[in-house]
Amino acid sequence: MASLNLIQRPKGVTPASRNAQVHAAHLRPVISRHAPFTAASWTKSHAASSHNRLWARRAELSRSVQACGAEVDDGRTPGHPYPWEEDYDLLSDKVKEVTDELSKDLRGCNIWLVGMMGSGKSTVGKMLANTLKYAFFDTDSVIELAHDKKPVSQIFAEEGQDYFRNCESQIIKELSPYRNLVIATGGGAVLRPENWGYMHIGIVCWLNGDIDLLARRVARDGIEKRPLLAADAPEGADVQVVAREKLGSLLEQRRRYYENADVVVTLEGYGKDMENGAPTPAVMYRLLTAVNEKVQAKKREQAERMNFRIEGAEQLRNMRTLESPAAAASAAAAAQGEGEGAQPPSP
Ligand SMILES: Nc1ncnc2c1ncn2[C@@H]1O[C@H](COP(=O)(O)OP(=O)(O)OP(=O)(O)O)[C@@H](O)[C@H]1O
Ligand SMILES: O=C(O)C1=C[C@@H](O)[C@@H](O)[C@H](O)C1
Repeated sequence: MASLNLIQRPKGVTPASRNAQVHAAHLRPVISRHAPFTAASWTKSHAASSHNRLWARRAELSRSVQACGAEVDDGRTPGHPYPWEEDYDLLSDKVKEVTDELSKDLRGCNIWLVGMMGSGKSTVGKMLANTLKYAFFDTDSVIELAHDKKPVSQIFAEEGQDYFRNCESQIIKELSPYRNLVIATGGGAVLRPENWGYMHIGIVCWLNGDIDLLARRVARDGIEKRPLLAADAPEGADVQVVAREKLGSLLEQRRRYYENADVVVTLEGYGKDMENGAPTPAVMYRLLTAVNEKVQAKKREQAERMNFRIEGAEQLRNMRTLESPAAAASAAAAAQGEGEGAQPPSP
């Protein structure tokens, strides 16, 4: 598979030869200029949202209830392991905090999102890229753009799965030398070992969701866009049931590959989010935190490696002293003194 020439190459990155089937002429830059979310816009939009107004009203009410000495029900889910996710102001503060720390140490390292269909790689990826001020790529969309916007399902039908996987691998290879990218991969990108070689140059994050949750999401979107789910679906069958079954068997084959990821993020939702999974900002926060932990651990490990003592350093220093011109002169003078009838050293 030849080069897709996705984006303008920086100096030093050599283009591969072209492919007759995938002409560079069909391609165009796909760095996301369209920014549906940024950390700032998200914070602002949510500060003004009815959700936040509701929280402000609740806080006000609970203060007045407390003032009367009554018990307060703050409306939060008991036992929620991430209680701040239910408060958008608090969550956006936490996102900012972790992003500030991570951005200092991430140094442009790429973030690769892997996971099953419907796990939200594209949705979370866009928000993450804007928060980190990274560019966003979705390998499925790049392949579609490379084929005059032909949908993935049509490429599968006309060219076959192998051809699609070759395009996917080519894109992964071509993107890996760049920096400051969030890349949402196709659900099957984990299957090829050579893809891991490129993805592991960056940090690979698995968005790990329950099969029922994924099936609900892809059924809502319609499975016809996803050829591996739509293939051989019995007519009139319940789409969600079909999706659940197929996703289940794909996950069984793929789990061991997804487990190679550097970071695993659960999509589990609590309380009101039980049905749809954790909201996108919450998933992004979980992901930022997990990546930050990884990056900080690496930094500590590197600092420890630098903090070593050379055994015998003292002797090395003495040797250097003896070899210095002054030490050599005084050693020579002493030797000469010895030769001129100096006293023999005491035993
Ligand atoms: N946190 C979320 N809460 C609710 N719905 C979500 C969330 N994240 C994604 N979705 C919805 O789930 C569906 C699948 O999301 P998305 O396309 O981002 O997944 P994907 O992993 O990129 O899938 P694929 O690999 O099939 O392209 C979309 O309809 C999207 O709106
Ligand atoms: O899980 C998969 O194998 C796929 C997922 C989609 O993102 C597309 O890449 C394609 O439909 C194949």
